[in-house]
Amino acid sequence: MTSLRTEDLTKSFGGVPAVHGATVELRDGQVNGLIGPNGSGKTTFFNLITGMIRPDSGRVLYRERDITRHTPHRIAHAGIGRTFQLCRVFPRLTVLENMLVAVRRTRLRELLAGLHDKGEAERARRWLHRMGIEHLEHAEARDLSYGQQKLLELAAVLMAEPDLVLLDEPAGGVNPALIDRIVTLVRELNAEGRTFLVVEHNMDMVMGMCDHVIVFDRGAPIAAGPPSEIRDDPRVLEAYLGV
Ligand SMILES: Nc1ncnc2c1ncn2[C@@H]1O[C@H](COP(=O)(O)OP(=O)(O)OP(=O)(O)O)[C@@H](O)[C@H]1O
Repeated sequence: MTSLRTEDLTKSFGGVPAVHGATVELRDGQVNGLIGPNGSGKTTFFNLITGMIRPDSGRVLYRERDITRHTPHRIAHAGIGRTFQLCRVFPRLTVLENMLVAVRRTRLRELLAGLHDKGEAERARRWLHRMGIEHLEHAEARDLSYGQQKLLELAAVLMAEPDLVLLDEPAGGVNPALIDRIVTLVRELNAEGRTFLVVEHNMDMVMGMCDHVIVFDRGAPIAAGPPSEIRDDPRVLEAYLGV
């Protein structure tokens, strides 16, 4: 079954196309990589899928349902979660508070009054445990290392139990040991049934982790296939090297 399909998606900024006629299909249950040179439209593509910006034309279908122009909240509710290139956590909230705010079932005032739902807190602790940061639950997010903040951001996204998870440069600014942990987590979460779309510049990570790789150049896919094919595709070398 198809998880996500974009049809002829297009978005320009000031007349300059960032995403241009992008038709992409993600199959359910795969780890998909999205690679391409700087400025090729990967983050814009994420923003279009998650409703953070609206396309000029084209459609986004999730599980065969048209979600084009839905609000980010509605799209998250439909089962699509995402992390950001520059990790987004609430710096002055604790790790556990970040997790509880993420589900939006806990209103901020109740949270700060310590009235949060015990069941949700237990679920949050289980995710923190899987990320290996459960010992930090009372620390303020700003006191975590950047890599730990990225794990917290991913854990917070998982609180909403998304079926499709978009990761924007999960390895950026993260040390090699933590990259290995993120790869292992993605593979485990995928084995449990979640589909991934991962924008990443670390080619070893992409080629080792993904089942399917999509290559963007100038706002649209120019190649797609298993890592072994993409690695040797002359169009990909050309896009990166500009030869
Ligand atoms: N809000 C915006 N306003 C104007 N131009 C934008 C905006 N967002 C993106 N762009 C432009 O759109 C193009 C695609 O940018 P985008 O960030 O999507 O690429 P990317 O592939 O994610 O790049 P990188 O790998 O460097 O993160 C770039 O030329 C960029 O300058």
